[in-house]
Amino acid sequence: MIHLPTRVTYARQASTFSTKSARSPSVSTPRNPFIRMISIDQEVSIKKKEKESQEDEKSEKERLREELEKEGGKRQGFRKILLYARPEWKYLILALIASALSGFVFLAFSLFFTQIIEVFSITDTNKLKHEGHFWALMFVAIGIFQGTTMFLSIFFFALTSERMTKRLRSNLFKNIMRMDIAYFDMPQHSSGKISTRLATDTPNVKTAIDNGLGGVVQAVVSLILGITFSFYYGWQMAIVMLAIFPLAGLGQWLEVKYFENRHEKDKKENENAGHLALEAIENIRTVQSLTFGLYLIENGSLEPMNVMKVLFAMSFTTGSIGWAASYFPEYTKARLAAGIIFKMLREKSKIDSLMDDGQRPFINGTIELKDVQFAYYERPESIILKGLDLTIKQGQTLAIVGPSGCGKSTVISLLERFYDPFGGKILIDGNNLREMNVSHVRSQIALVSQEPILFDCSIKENITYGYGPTFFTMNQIKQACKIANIDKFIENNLSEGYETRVGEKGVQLSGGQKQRIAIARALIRNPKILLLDEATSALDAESEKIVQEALDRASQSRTCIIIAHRLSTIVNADCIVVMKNGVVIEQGTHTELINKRGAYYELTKTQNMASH
Ligand SMILES: Nc1ncnc2c1ncn2[C@@H]1O[C@H](COP(=O)(O)OP(=O)(O)OP(=O)(O)O)[C@@H](O)[C@H]1O
Repeated sequence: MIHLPTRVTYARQASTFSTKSARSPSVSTPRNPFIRMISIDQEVSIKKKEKESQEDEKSEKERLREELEKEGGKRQGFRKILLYARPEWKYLILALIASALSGFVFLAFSLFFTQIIEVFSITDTNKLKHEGHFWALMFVAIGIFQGTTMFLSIFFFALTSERMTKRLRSNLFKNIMRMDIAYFDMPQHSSGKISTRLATDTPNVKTAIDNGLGGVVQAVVSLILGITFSFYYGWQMAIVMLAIFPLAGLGQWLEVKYFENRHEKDKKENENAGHLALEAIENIRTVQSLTFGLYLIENGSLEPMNVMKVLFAMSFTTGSIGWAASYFPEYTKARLAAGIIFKMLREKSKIDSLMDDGQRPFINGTIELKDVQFAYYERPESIILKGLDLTIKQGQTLAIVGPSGCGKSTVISLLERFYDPFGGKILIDGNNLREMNVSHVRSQIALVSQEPILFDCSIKENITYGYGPTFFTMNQIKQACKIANIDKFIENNLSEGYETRVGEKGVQLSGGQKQRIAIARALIRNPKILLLDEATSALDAESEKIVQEALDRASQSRTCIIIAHRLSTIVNADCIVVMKNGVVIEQGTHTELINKRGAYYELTKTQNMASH
């Protein structure tokens, strides 16, 4: 039996991201006149698997199509992907050369095969032996040649595509990291979707320039050589073989349909008859070519050996088209994935924390909001802040209260510059926040929110997060923990002290402990402005008391904005602001507002604390 190892065989073994649609080589049914190497049962199961993988591929393409539309991108062509792979061109060229060289193998194989047949007609035993050895060695040589070219082509394609994927993934990640929060509010940029972009879609792009492309180059070279060779040795037969080439395609299509519609039960009964009929259609090209070849030999137009040469050359070289075809479904996916990813790479952040632009004045901490109007990009019709005016003097504590959904946390988001208002302005020490350097402002503001975000690393690393392990001294870390009321717990209860890992999202700590570590993280930065958004509302009464003490200490000597539902925690604030429907409806100290008998007084009544 003759089985010429194919590109797909090697590629399957070498590639981690192998193409699902590629014909499985070990069980492939080569379209050549010699053999059917597998049983009908195997064939049925292959067809089923192929169908399943085609369906997977279809739904994957549908997903990519939908997401491309949502992202507002256009599918990208081969040229664009190639241009992106410019730094890898030298490897790509080497890969293409190796693939083109491997395209010579099919023609050489068919030639050697004809020669072997000729050798068997030699009657002189010594000559037969000598020639036989020679051609056997030639087969070894062709095997070595094919192995080498295949290895080089797969190696360089892997190098090209993996390097490009790495670059693409890292550039995409960097760009995503620069984006403003509004970008992440969009449903197409949810964390799940972004993970898919990074994990699945970047490798999808590389399929345009990976080993599958080598298969196409190999097939094209092989086909050109086969056709040229065939026309040279027997143009009449070459024309006939090319003309009936579509019949082979028809045979394959019929075969797929036949197996698709067959039921398990009647499979065995029909096996032989159906199989025979399909074989006849499939091999009709060979049957007809041979008939025509005989006719050409009979009328003296062609030597018998030339008939064989053309027959084998055309059979082997045209067979490579099937293997190359598996590239195209992958290429379609690559174009769609590149459309999404290139669009995401072009996206510019409206508020870029990595930009060097903007003023960097010394910040004292006086904050003014003047007629601030704001709506979230995802819900432009619902205006959250409708001309908000607020003033907080340097070092003062301001508390914001009001019904749920009135826009309290939105004020904090605007101060952090997660979003920009569409009307009015925010001033820090008289400087417009929009004109200031984003990272400079953020370095002077610390936020402690209801659900502290801790990372799966040590307590020390969580506290110094973003600054590197040596930026703060151990004394500074301990001091921050002392103010945050967590130093004793760390030193007395944890055997590894500040090096203790906190687990994913800090699961190994209680809510109050996590919150106090978050406070220590905020304090070590010595911010001029401290924002507390419901920092104690998730805690039980005992923890709340401890955390509240920590927060009271933390808010000293800096501007502090507190959002709290439990009004007992803000009675000592320098100023209390009551918000409703996006505007300030009342403001003053606790005593002033109680005496006013207005909205604040009503709120305190509901919490049984009007007498404070
Ligand atoms: N990212 C967002 N995209 C769209 N709408 C949002 C977004 N965040 C908040 N909102 C909406 O904006 C309004 C104000 O939200 P905000 O969180 O500022 O209210 P809040 O006063 O802090 O409420 P609570 O006291 O319940 O925390 C709400 O109606 C909310 O649904």
